[in-house]
Amino acid sequence: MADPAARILILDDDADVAYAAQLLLRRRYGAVTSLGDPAGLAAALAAGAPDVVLLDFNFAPGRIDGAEGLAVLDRLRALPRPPAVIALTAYADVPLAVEALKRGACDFITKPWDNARLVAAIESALARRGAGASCAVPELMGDSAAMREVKAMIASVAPTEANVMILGENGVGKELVARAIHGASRRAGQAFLAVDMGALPEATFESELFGHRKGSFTDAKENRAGRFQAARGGSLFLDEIGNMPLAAQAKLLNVLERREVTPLGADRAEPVDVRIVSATNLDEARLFDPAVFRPDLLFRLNTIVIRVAPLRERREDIPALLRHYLALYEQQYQRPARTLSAGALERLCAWPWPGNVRALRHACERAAILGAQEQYQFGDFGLGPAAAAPPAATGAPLAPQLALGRLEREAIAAALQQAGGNISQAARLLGVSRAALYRKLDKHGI
Ligand SMILES: Nc1ncnc2c1ncn2[C@@H]1O[C@H](COP(=O)(O)OP(=O)(O)OP(=O)(O)O)[C@@H](O)[C@H]1O
Repeated sequence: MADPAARILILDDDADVAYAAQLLLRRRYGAVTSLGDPAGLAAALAAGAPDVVLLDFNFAPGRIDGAEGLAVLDRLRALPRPPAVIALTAYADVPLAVEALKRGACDFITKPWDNARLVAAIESALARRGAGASCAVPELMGDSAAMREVKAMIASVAPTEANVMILGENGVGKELVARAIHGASRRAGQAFLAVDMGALPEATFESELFGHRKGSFTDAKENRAGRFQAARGGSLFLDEIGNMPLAAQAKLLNVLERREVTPLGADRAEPVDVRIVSATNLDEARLFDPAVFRPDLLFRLNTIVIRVAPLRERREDIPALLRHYLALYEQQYQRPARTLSAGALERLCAWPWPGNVRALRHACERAAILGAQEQYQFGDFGLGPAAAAPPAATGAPLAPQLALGRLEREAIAAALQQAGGNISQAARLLGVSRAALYRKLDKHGI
């Protein structure tokens, strides 16, 4: 799905590769630039921070160790607002892809790539970035009884190999919990790979997860590793698991039961060595409905269940989260440090936060940029109008842009309701990407 606001940077010394990627991506994204040599990186970054970088790992002739690309990755990760990095590697370089994932790359693509797969990887990276998820391990904040319990569970389950299922509404911090489990586990030095199960096309599900051999289907021009191979030794985070079609659930179950994967077209299975952490925003009544989710797969995945409470049920966490994210964005946008007025703090603590911590984070970003007084006021957070009664209720005619805005908000609310709160599914119903939907949720304060 096109995203005219997205900025993509391709860093590859092979001019043909860079040209092919540009041709493909220019139609979809606002700014697509390429660089043939990391020497030009500082100037490219100064011209505009990219959202996603497609990064090759070897530049100087004859180099195959990937050290140049890893150094660029470290530089990008150290930026105040690091881009999502997708590693471009050759098939034989799976160990390099794994190293890149360990160091904070979001995903990897093997060259020559499949166009749909490349676009899907960029979409997923943009969505995660739009959602405020980071590839670095961020701190899980909150000292409420509910969060203390979550942290205690993380501490006790992390060192085990038990599969963990994390339940909670959108934006409560499920991915953060998954990363914290990985970070406190024996696998911490290995890759953490997040896969949006709701966004995997059914037709390529097996190839994406389990890999394929050259020639196993028409488009299989090269051998390719799947996510299970790339996360070997580390953790695989299966996000939006409640959104998987039943047929895909059966395939996943088979792998988890046998603890081995067979790439498409391969004659031998490979052992699976990954810790599975999964997450869903489905409520438990739906999750336990066999028409939605296979009970035998659920049983495999939910050895341990961690429930992350919505923010409105742990309001004690709100002041610390506000302080944290306001300070973060003041620094990022070089805005003066300000405190919250007592009235603003009170209203923000009483706010229902339907989008949970993600919405709070976005509201803080907006306030840090737009707040013009010595203290932050409630209005700086952009929450009021979205919650007000629809203007049409007054009977007054609407300005066209307001009417359009209201229609958009209503369409989004209806799609979310139809999708049971599932962002990927709602995005599909609306015909927009997850990244675009996240921006619209933010815009409307949903
Ligand atoms: N306890 C927390 N402390 C600090 N930041 C948090 C916390 N919980 C969530 N966040 C922030 O809120 C945003 C959303 O978090 P995350 O992606 O982990 O939520 P999620 O439950 O996985 O969302 P979704 O269901 O939509 O995928 C991220 O920017 C994350 O850093």
